[in-house]
Amino acid sequence: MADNAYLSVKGITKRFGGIVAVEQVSFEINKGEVVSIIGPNGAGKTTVFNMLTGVYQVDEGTIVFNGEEIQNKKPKHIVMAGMSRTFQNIRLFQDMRVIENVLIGAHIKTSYSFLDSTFRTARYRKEEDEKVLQAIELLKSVGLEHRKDDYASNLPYGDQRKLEIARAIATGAGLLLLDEPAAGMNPKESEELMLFIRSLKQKGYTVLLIEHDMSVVMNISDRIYVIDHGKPIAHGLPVEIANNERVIEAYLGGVHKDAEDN
Ligand SMILES: Nc1ncnc2c1ncn2[C@@H]1O[C@H](COP(=O)(O)OP(=O)(O)OP(=O)(O)O)[C@@H](O)[C@H]1O
Repeated sequence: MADNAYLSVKGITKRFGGIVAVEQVSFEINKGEVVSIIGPNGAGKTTVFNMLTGVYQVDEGTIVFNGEEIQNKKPKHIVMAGMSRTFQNIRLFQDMRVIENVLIGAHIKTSYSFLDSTFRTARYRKEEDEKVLQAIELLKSVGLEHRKDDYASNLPYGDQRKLEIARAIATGAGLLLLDEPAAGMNPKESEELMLFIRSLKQKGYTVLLIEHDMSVVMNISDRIYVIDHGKPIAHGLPVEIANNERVIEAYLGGVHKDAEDN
């Protein structure tokens, strides 16, 4: 693939003591693509996300995002560079209002100073007013404007996932990393989520997805990377991955083992 990929990951490796959680994983994403990373439980998917977002240091390898090497940079630096994420277990501020959750994402990029905010200067008030208007627009685009003053905890599960994505978008990110967004969703919510991710792509966002729900993965991914026991085992179009023997074996192997364990 082209050298000018939006995100280019080469040979990243992460060890935890004796465990090699991720070993020599490489992948690329072009602007506007929806790319998925799949693999059985414990394959190393979340560890890859944690390395991309600066939560974990990489032991080996490079991560180039938008032309900049970002491996081992601080999470805030990476968000400012345009990459933002959601979490496997929803991490909203549950006792804050919907709009406040979005504003938290937006506040990573403020140009006013500490003194501006302390004395609530005109500059501070202008920027805050603009952020509120942008947050309302964003909530409108994800279909949550009517719930902007509700507490996050009162939203149905699927809407909480959307709110998490809205908060990620509010940071100004162009690349959204979604960690199991369909987890815990009913079929109707998963269907809505697929439409929503497609709409993000249409708006020009690039999406990297970790997901166990294969109908979601197969329906919305442009390309799929598969890892197993921390190592890359396959890469291709959804139809190629669905028919790849190594992939089927990796998943069925897990099922057989689970069956034996029970
Ligand atoms: N902080 C950590 N300390 C020690 N081991 C870890 C840590 N984080 C992950 N691991 C180990 O690394 C391996 C990969 O875990 P990871 O959570 O990345 O897998 P995953 O593919 O995201 O799994 P799942 O689909 O179940 O969420 C596992 O063996 C896990 O126990």
